[in-house]
Amino acid sequence: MSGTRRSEKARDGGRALCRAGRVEHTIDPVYDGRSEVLVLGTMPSPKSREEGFFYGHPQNRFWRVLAALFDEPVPENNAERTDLLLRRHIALWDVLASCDIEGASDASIANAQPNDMARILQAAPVRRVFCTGSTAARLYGKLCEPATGMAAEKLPSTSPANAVWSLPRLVEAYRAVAESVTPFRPPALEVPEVVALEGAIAAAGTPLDALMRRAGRFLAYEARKALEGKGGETEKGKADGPLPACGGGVAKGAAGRAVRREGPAVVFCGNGNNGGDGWVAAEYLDNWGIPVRVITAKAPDELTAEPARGAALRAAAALGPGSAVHVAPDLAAVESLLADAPLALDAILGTGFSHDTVKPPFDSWIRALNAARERGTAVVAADVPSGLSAQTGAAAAESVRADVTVTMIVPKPGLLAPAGAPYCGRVRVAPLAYIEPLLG
Ligand SMILES: NC(=O)C1=CN([C@@H]2O[C@H](COP(=O)(O)OP(=O)(O)OC[C@H]3O[C@@H](n4cnc5c(N)ncnc54)[C@H](O)[C@@H]3O)[C@@H](O)[C@H]2O)[C@@H](O)CC1
Ligand SMILES: [K+]
Repeated sequence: MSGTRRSEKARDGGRALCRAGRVEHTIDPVYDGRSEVLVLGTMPSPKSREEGFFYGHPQNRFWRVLAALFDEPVPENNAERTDLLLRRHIALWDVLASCDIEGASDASIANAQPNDMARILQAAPVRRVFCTGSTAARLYGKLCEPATGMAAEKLPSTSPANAVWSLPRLVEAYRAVAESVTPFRPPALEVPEVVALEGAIAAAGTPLDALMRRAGRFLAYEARKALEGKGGETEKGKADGPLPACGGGVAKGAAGRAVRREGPAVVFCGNGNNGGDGWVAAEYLDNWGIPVRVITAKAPDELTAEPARGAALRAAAALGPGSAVHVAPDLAAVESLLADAPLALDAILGTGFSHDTVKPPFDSWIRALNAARERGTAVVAADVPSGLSAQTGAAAAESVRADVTVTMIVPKPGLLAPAGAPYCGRVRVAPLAYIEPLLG
């Protein structure tokens, strides 16, 4: 019995493997007119067929590898996986249309019929073809290459059965995929254009609450990097997963400054949807083993902005015993929470900030946050540092000074303006949705 078959049996908890049966490929390929590489597996495993999508086994590392390659959080559902592929100009399919196979055992494949690659190659400017494992490469060479005239490059399998390949090694091996696609550089858009774009994204199938979930997850992802002292570089070989809670000691923070590592992270949430990003980020950080203290002016059930209210209610219910929510704390309490914080998230005000002064209590929160940063707390801002006009870059008297600004979907002009840029630190655009087809 092959290693693949043994491990499949182990994953199935010792249940007997099904006998070889005819399997038809039923999952549509992912591609469009911007796809520049084609990545091919052999045939979806029983788990993938059950999930209705490629690499559906939770232990398969394909999605973790892809996310690490592009330095972004791991997608959590099939819509996000499709979105990642299209955003990154990657087409995904399998070599076979049908075959006889036992379970997920490549070694048992017989009577293989190939998929018609012309379907993708005639529609997309594919430059390179990659196969995710030796069986796919062998079958592609035999059954597809004569028709396509394109040789495929063999990549190691991301299957858990291929345990000899660690995640960092897999990421390095797959780097050729990332290097073969043209990065999309989103244009800076005016704030009203961003609002219109969010509407277009919703109309294209990603509702605002799903978009906020992605925004908060990306914010947490960059915040965790800042905590780990990786803020200034592209993360290699790192995938989402629990981290130990903040321990003692000192590390380099996002701006290369010394950051104290003891104490929970503090997440400041305003009353609008920028605050919603903060609530989602708090939930993710807590889930990843980083305890948080959420500071909010209003309890979740007092919020009225949607989807922020739903996000806050969900996050407050999900936080573990190591984390806590502080509703309308006085300034002394805010300062005390910040005293030992290695990390603070600014989700007070975003594109909805209006007027040129920040109203209480947010003005005093911003003063406390900036003072903490001077003492070594790494500050990560959601969308735009609070107090800064995302549109013009004009800064209110109380404006957050961030080490990293995670701006959602596209850059906004205020972050790039000479007046605004010094407040932002490193700007990371969170590519929350596939927007190329939506831009005029
Ligand atoms: N609409 C969506 O689904 C998404 C929105 N996103 C986030 O939502 C943000 C925009 O949300 P909103 O339009 O709700 O606006 P904000 O949350 O940026 O600001 C509105 C809130 O700030 C208060 N406010 C405005 N001016 C103030 C001032 N001068 N002093 C004190 N408080 C003031 C308002 O009373 C309101 O509570 C973006 O910046 C982004 O972070 C992202 O999650 C992506 C998805
Ligand atoms: K903010």
